[in-house]
Amino acid sequence: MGMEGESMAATCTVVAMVVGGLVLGYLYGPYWAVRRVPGPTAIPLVGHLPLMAKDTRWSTMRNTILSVYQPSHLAGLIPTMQDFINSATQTLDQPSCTGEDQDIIFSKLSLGLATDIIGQAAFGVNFNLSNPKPTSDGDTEVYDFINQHIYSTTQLKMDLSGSFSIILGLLIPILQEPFRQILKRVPGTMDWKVDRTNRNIASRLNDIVGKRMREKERGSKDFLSVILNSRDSDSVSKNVFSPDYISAVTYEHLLAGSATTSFTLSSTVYLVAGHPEVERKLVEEIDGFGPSDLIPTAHDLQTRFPYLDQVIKESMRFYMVSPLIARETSKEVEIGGYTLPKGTWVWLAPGVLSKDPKNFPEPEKFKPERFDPNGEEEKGRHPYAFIPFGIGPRSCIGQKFSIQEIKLTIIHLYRKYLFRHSPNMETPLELEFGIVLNFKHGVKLRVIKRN
Ligand code: HEM
Repeated sequence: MGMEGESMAATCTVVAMVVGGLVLGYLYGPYWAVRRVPGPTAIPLVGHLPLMAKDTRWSTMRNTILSVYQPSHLAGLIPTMQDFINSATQTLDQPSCTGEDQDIIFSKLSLGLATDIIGQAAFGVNFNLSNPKPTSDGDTEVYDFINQHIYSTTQLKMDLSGSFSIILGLLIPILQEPFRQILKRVPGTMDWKVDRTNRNIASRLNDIVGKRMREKERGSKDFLSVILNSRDSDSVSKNVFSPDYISAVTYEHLLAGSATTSFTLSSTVYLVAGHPEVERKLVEEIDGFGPSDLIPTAHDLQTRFPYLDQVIKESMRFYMVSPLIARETSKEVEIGGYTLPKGTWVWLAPGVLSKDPKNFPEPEKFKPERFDPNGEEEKGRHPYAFIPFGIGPRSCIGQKFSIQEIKLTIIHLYRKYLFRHSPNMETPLELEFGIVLNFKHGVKLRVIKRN
C-alpha cells in the first residue's frame, strides 16, 4: 500500500471512530445523564420498551386472575385451607413434638403449609408437604420440586452470603450479568447450583402447565385454570399468555405466596411466645369465639377477631417480610425536592417506615395494641406508614388470601397449643436479608398441649 493508501485508511479509521463515538454517545447519552440513579440499563435502539411491553402483559394477566382473589372466591377456599392446616399441624400431637426437650422447627412446618396452600390455589396441585410421606414416584417428584423451590427461595439473597455474581452486582452492577453467565458454567459454584435449580424448576413448571393445557375440563378454581380458560376463549389472551409466560407467573405466585406467608406465620408465633400478656389476650379472644371445632367463616375472620388483627399487624411491622419495593417512574417526577427522570428506579423501604418512632413510638417494643382502631396511636398515624403489602395498583394481589390463611392457622394452633422459645434458639433472632426476609437458623419452639 502506498503513502496515499495508508493516509486514506487512517482517515477512514478516524472517521469510523468518530461516527461510532457519535452513535454510542447518541444511544447512551440519556443513560449517562442518569448514571447516578440506579435503574435498568436501556437497550440500544429500543430503550426500556421491552419493560413497558411486559407491563401491559402484566396488567392483562392481573385483571384476568383478580377473580381468584375476590372475597367470594376466598371465602370458598376456607375448607381447603383448613384441611391443609389440620394435616400440617397433626404432627404437633405426636410425642416427638410435645416431649419436654423436643424442639419443633416451626418455620419449616409453616413453609410446607404455605406452599401446599398456594400450590393448591395457584396450580390446582396438591404438593402434599403437610403430610410428608411419599407414597409413589409421583409424590417424590413433587418433593424434589418443592425442595428445589425452597432452595431457590433461600438463595434470593441480597447480602454478602449470596452467589458471587449477586455480591459482585451489589458492588459493580455492570459486571453481574457477564460473571453470572461465566460462573453458571463452572460446576460447584453457587451460580451454577442456582442456575441448575432454576432450569429444573422451569422444566417442571412447563410440564405442569403443559399437562393442564391439554385438559379439557379444568374448572375455574385455581389461578392456572383461570388463565388457561381465558387463553382458550380469547385470541388476545392467546397472544399475551404464551406457555413460558404462564409458567413464569405461576412460579411467581408460588414464590410470592409461600415464603412471605410462612415467614409472617412463624414470626407471629415466635413473638407471641415471648410475650405472655399478648398470648393471654389472644387465647381469650380465640376461646371466646365458640366451640373448638367451629370453623370461622370469612365474615367471622373479619369481624370476630379484632385482637388477632392487631397481633398480626404488629408482627408484620416488627419483622417486615418484604423490606424493599421497587417502582420505575413512567415520566419525569419530583419527589421530596429531587427531580427523577423517566425510567428511574425508586425503592420504597416499608421496613424503615415501620420502625419510625414518629409513627410508631418505641418501635422496638412488640405492642399489638398500637393497632387498636380506637387507640390514639392508630388514629394519629400517617395512613401510609404501614405498607407491608405495598401500595397502589401493583400492590400485593394475595393480601386477603394470606391474611385469611394466617388467621385460620393461628386460631387453629392456639385452640390446641401454646408455644415457648426453645433454649436452642439464638437471642436475639437472627435474620437473613433477601428479596424476602428469612430466619437464619429457623424458628425453634417447644409445644405445650392445652387441656
Ligand atoms: C404475608 C404475606 C405477603 C406479603 C407480606 C406480601 C407482600 C407483597 C409485596 C410487598 C408486594 C409488592 C407490592 C408493591 O410492589 O407495591 C407483593 C406483590 C405480589 N404478591 Fe404478595 N405478599 C404476601 C402474600 C402473597 C400471596 C399469598 C400471594 C399469592 C396468592 C401473593 C402474590 C403477589 C403477587 C402476584 C404480587 C405482584 C403483584 C403485581 O406486581 O401486580 N402475595 N406482595
